[in-house]
Amino acid sequence: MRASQQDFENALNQVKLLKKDPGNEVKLRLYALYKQATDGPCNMPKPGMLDFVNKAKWDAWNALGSLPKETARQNYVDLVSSLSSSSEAPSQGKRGADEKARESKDILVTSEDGITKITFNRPTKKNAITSQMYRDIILALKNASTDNTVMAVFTGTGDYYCSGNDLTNFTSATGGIEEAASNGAVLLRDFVNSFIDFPKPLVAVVNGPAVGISVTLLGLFDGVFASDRATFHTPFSQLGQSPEACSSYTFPKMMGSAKAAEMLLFGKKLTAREAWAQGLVTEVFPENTFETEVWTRLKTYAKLPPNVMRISKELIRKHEKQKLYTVNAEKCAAALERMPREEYAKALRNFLFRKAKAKL
Ligand SMILES: CCCC/C=C\CC(=O)SCCNC(=O)CCNC(=O)[C@H](O)C(C)(C)COP(=O)(O)OP(=O)(O)OC[C@H]1O[C@@H](n2cnc3c(N)ncnc32)[C@H](O)[C@@H]1OP(=O)(O)O
Repeated sequence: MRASQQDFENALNQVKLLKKDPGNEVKLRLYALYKQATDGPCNMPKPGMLDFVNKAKWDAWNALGSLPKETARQNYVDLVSSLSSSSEAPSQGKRGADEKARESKDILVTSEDGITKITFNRPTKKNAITSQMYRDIILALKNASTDNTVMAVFTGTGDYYCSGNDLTNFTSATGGIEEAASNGAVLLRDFVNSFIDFPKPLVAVVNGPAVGISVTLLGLFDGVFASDRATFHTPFSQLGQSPEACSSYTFPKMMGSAKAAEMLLFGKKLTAREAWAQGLVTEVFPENTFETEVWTRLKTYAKLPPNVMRISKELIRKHEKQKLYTVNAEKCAAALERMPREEYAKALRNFLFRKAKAKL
């Protein structure tokens, strides 16, 4: 639901009542959203280099580009609401003031050292993503896009990074396969859009094998750090599916169409080093030093000026954003069309019954 003018005015009053100073970064974000919501895109002349305060405010406002007034109003209300709830939250044991943890069962979200860490936390199922996990991730990214953290990082618990879509997601749908396909397509579209829209640096810490959508999404990340134990597998043809998360666009752009086809059409599984050679992975680390090296690196990155990183990300990505929305919408329509088909149903049956067959 969109925030009304009344919600916006309530939020303006709430800001004055915050018990804790939210810090300069958040204040700049609030200022920028307020200006965008009331005056629209930045229309002021740029202040001089030495007018530090007004220049920072101008930069923050200008960085919102052509964000619609209603969206800015909504983001302002969401930001104030997250600040109010965090300043009212009871203290959490030993955790520092800047750290908050919002824990659900299968997706863990924590904030520490300026980093929102989002963990696939379903190790007994190799971190396969359920419908609820898709929704939890959408929410986590929405919160992280306006809170006071600098970047968001995805990783997995246990030996896998993620085994992709939970193949049982739509098997128990009560309304039949057509309805399940339609709901799934909408969820998939919103899920992928939340990655396209995420305004801060987005990093994957790939601790082990990655399958399906957890691989295709990587084309929308700004950094991918992989253990040398990680593998990257997109067995879509085997599953009677077509590639999602804009990978039909990002992968050929990244690695050329021949190598993209090898992954997306023929389902070739890449080692971490092969994925690095194709430009899908930023850097590969030995398994025994992976966690220490990567997190040390990320904590250093999280100390870089957040506004500049946000602006630079916008500059890098903005030319293709519209294209990504279009590709995503097309793919979701294709998923809707494919899901009820026999090839997909057969692949599902094979997976669901393979354990039973193995026991025979
Ligand atoms: C909103 C719609 C989005 C649609 C978009 C996404 C497309 C995709 O992501 S396609 C990719 C889907 N994923 C897969 O095809 C992987 C399927 N899993 C496997 O092939 C194997 O399980 C895997 C190679 C990951 C691991 O093999 P093993 O080491 O032999 O382990 P197990 O097979 O015994 O797995 C342990 C446990 O986890 C369950 N599991 C694993 N992956 C999934 C999954 N993707 N969906 C559902 N369940 C999964 C597996 O069934 C085992 O469960 P139990 O039998 O209860 O022990």
